[in-house]
Amino acid sequence: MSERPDPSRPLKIGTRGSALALAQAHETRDRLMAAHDLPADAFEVVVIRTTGDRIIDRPLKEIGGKGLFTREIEDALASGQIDIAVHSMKDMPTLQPDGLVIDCLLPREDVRDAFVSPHVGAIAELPQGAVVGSSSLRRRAQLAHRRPDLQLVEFRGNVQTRLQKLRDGVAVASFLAMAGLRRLGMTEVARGPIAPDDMLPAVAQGAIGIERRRDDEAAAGLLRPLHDPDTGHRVGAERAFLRRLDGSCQTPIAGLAELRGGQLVLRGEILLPDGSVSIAGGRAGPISDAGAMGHDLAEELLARAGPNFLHHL
Ligand SMILES: NCc1[nH]cc(CCC(=O)O)c1CC(=O)O
Repeated sequence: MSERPDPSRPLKIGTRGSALALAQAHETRDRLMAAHDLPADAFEVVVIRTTGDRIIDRPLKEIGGKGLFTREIEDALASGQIDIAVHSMKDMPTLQPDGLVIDCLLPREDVRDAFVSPHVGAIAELPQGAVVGSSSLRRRAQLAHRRPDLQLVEFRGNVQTRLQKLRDGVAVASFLAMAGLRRLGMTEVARGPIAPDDMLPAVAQGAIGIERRRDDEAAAGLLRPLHDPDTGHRVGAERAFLRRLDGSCQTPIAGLAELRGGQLVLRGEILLPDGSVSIAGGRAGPISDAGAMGHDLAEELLARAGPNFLHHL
């Protein structure tokens, strides 16, 4: 039993309303209950609708702007409507607004993308010219780079919507994060995970971060036992890489850090949206250099890319 901000009212956990977001909020609540021996009614899950949830008929890159799935949640946190916010770190801008911090990362799920198709077993088996659905600029660029013959179509919506589109024949295959499928208990819809060598995941894919007000010491104390340092170092390196590239969900950037024998091994990739160019590289070093490694790798890729490349981003 502990240092709850105000034991007379439930701690408010802010989240988006999608099935995946709710699963992540409930996982966070369950971990808080276990870590502090608190009952379920010590917490209240508060659903917040974001711009990204409201606009479902347009490609994300057309709506533009950063934090499409997070801004309204951060506003609610800053104003005290909620006490903590649970996020997919993949969707988070690399810098938080003044007064907010994310210093609690849950143990990371599977980082890989999943190949999803009712008819075809893997990317290599897609017939010449096949239609593939994805709204992720990164996945589209990576696929086009590897298979310029494929036809890419926009594919927005939740998992159920996407699966229905596949059944309707709108496309023969699509991609989803393994992490999301695992958290939803839906891994059976995947033909299998794609090795990061074949499709480097998005920065912070599979990681859940919990945001709080910087000056809220009670929330900090509650969250401290939930933080997974290994995930923190890995996501720290990846987000430093992304920050230097000033990327967001809308630019084709991939990055993955792994721990191997106590070393941090970081890989990164930037692409042109049409997949015509991919520039990839890596760094290895001590965990304490996580941020510098991300920044340096970004510098290297930017230098190799040259100014023309960047004008496409
Ligand atoms: N951009 C939406 C989004 N944000 C996080 C996940 C999956 C879960 C994760 O990566 O933690 C997804 C869906 C997907 O890419 O399939």
